[in-house]
Amino acid sequence: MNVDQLPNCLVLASSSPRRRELVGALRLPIPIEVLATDTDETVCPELNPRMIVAELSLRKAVAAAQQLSRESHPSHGTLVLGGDTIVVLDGEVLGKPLDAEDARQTLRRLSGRAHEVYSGVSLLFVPESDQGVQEQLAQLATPAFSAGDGTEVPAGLLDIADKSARLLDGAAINRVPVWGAEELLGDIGRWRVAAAGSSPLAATGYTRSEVRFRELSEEEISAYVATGDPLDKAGSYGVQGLGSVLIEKIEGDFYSVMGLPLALLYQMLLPFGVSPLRQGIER
Ligand SMILES: Cc1cn([C@H]2C[C@H](O)[C@@H](COP(=O)(O)OP(=O)(O)OP(=O)(O)O)O2)c(=O)[nH]c1=O
Repeated sequence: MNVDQLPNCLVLASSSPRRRELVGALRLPIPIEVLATDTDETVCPELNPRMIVAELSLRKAVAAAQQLSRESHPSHGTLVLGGDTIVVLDGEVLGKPLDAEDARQTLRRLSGRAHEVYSGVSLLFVPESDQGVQEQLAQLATPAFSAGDGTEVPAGLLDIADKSARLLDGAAINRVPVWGAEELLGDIGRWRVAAAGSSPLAATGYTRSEVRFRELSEEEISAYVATGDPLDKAGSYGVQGLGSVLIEKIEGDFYSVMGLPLALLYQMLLPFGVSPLRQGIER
């Protein structure tokens, strides 16, 4: 895919200090700014975990892109990044704990078992001359993803899922940016890119990891919750720092569990012309 314009800046649409730290670790050749939005994180209960994190990461990025343009921030030529992380146990989505007792209960459930962590990531490009991009962003449906467990969904069915994600008449569908085929990166994750003309407008993807906890004692659970560490984290623990002592094994991307799938993000940045492994950016 050709890139007509290259981003001058990356705006991280997140209040998470972990995401700020992780995106900084990539040492991108463009400056990073942070813009947290107050995005509604309620989702339709029928959504599966991969669609939840795709939807919420895209929602956060779209909200930040819209806020930038409302505030007449010099947003043009900006790449906006959104992320979302959930923990899933026996098919149940475990978000952040409500309070210390909720965190203790969650940790008791995670003790001695494996659970899944899904992290979604979305990128949006706001070019120099807006050219209806805000309107296109508002119409961007969350792309569908196949399961990633060997039961692949044929590409045609993904298209139908994309289109049925929003109720539009035929004419409107033609103006909506269309998501391309799934890019499959094995355990790194999978993602799709939507184009506006010849340039990429958006990319959304997710990574699934598996984390196994060792058996935790009641005393350890209480002491860990008393540190306050679990209270702002999905699944009531942080894989980084003190939380590492709870964990027996991780299969997948450590950074994805921490909140941002860096190996996937690296691949998703390339179509936008941004690479931390190249000197500068190609202009
Ligand atoms: C499982 C796990 C989650 N987390 C964190 C990552 C996320 O910050 C948080 C999940 O909540 P999110 O809703 O993904 O993110 P957030 O509310 O912290 O930030 P924002 O929406 O503004 O981007 O849990 C860890 O830090 N370590 C872990 O091991």
